[in-house]
Amino acid sequence: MSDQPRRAGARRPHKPYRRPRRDPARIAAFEALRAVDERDAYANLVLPPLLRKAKEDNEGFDDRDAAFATELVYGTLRRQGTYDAVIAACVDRPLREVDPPVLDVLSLGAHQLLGTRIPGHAAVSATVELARCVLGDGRAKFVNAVLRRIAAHDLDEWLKRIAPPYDKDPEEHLGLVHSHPRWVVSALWDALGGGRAGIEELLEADNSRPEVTLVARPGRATTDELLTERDAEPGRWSPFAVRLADGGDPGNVPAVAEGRAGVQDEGSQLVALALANAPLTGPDARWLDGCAGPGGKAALLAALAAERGAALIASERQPHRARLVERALAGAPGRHQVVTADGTRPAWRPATFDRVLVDVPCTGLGALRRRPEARWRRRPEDLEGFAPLQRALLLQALRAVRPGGVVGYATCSPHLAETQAVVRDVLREQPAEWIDARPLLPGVPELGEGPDIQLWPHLHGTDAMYLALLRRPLDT
Ligand SMILES: C[S@@+](CC[C@H](N)C(=O)[O-])C[C@H]1O[C@@H](n2cnc3c(N)ncnc32)[C@H](O)[C@@H]1O
Repeated sequence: MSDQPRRAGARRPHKPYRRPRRDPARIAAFEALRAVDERDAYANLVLPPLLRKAKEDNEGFDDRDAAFATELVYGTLRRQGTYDAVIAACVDRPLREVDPPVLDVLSLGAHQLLGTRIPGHAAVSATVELARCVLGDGRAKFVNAVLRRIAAHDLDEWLKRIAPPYDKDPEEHLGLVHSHPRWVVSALWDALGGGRAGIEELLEADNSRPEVTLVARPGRATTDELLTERDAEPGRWSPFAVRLADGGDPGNVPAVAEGRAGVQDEGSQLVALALANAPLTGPDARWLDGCAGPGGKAALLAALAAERGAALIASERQPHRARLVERALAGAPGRHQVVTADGTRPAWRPATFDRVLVDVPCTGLGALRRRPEARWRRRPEDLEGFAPLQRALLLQALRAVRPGGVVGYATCSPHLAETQAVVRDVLREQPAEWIDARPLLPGVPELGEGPDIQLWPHLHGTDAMYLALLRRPLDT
C-alpha cells in the first residue's frame, strides 16, 4: 500500500452533510440522565422541569412524548446494572474509561433495544441521531458501532452471556438479571427469607412502575368522592386508599388540590392506621409524629386524632421540611401543631404522649420502585451512618411516650440492620412490650411471623414499609 497521502480526488465521495434529527423526548431523557449522573440529582425532581421546557420549546410535544421520555429515564436507570454489563461486553475498554455522556447515550440505546418494543433498527438510528445532537458526529460513530453489537442479541441471550449460572453464584446471577447491586440482593433476601421464587418476584417488583395511590383523609374527603375519578379503583388494604390506574394524574383531582386528599402509598397509610388502632388503656389525647417531614403520615394521623378528640404534634428537624409538614396539615381538622425539633434532643418532657410515631430516616431500600437511581447510589456504609440516629430516635420516642402508651417505629427499608436490629438494641436499654401489630391490619395477608410487620411490593403492592409497635411498661 502506498504511504503517499491519498489525493482528495481518490477519496470516497462524502455524503452531503445532513443535520441531525432532534427528538425532544430523547434529548430530555438524556439531560435527565446527565443530571442524575453529574450532580446526583433525583430523576423524579429533574425530569418534570425538563419536560415542561420541552413542551414550551417544541410545538407538538405532547403528553405521549412526556410519557415516553419518562419511561426512557426510569427504565434506563432501573436496569442500569444489566445495561452496563451488556455495554461492557461490547466495548474494548473498561466502562470507567468511556466518557459519561457517551455512556448515558449508550444506556438509553440499550434500554430501547433490550427493554422496549421499539424495533431494533429504529432504536439504533434514533439513538445515533441523539448522539449526533448531544455528542457530535465523531462520537456518534462509536455509539453506532456499539449499539449494533448490542442489537445482535435479545435480552435473554445477553443475560445468558453476562450473568453467571444461578447455581454457581445466586446473588450475582439475580443482581445481573434483575439489575440490583449484589449487596442489595443479599440484604433483601436476608429480610425476605425463602427461596428463589420470592426474591425474584421482589426484585422484579422493584423494577415496575408503582401505581399512584391516593389517601382520602378522614373527615375531609371520602373514598367515594375519589372513586368518581377516571380509572379509579378502591385500595387493596387501607380503608382510605384509592388507586389511580395507568395515566391517572393526581394533580387533576380536586380533593388533592384542596389538601383533603393526598398521594400516599398504602404501606404508609397502614403504618399510621396500625399506630392509631393499637390498643391503649388510659388517656388517648396527645399524639406525636417525631419525624414528620414532609408530612404524609402526619396528615393522616392528624385526621385520625381529630376523630378521637386527640391533638397531634408533628415534629421535624429540618426547617424546610417542617414547612412542608405545615403545608400538609393546613386545613386539617382538630388540634395540631408543627414544631422544628431534633428528636434525639426532645423539646418535650418525658412521658408526655399517648402515641408516638418515629418514621426514621433510612436507606430507602423499600422504595426502590419510586427512586430508580437510589439502588446505585446507596452504599452498604450508609447503614452505619443511619444506625446511631435510628437508635437514638427510637430511644427518645420510648422516653417521650407515657407508661402504657405506644410507640410505632417505622422505616421505608426492610434491611434487617434498620428494622429488627434497631428495635432489639434499643429494647436492651429501654425495655418495652413488643405488641403484635398483625391483628391491627385485618385482612392484610403475609405480614410475617410477627410481632412486627413487613410489607412488600411483590406481596402487597406497597413500598416495603416496616413497623414495630412497642408499649412502654406501666412501671417505668
Ligand atoms: C422517612 S422521613 C419521614 C416521612 C414522614 N413520616 C412522612 O410520612 O411524610 C424521615 C424524616 O426525619 C427527619 N429527621 C432526620 N433526623 C431527625 C431528627 N434528629 N429529629 C427529627 N427528625 C429528623 C428527616 O428530615 C425526614 O424528614
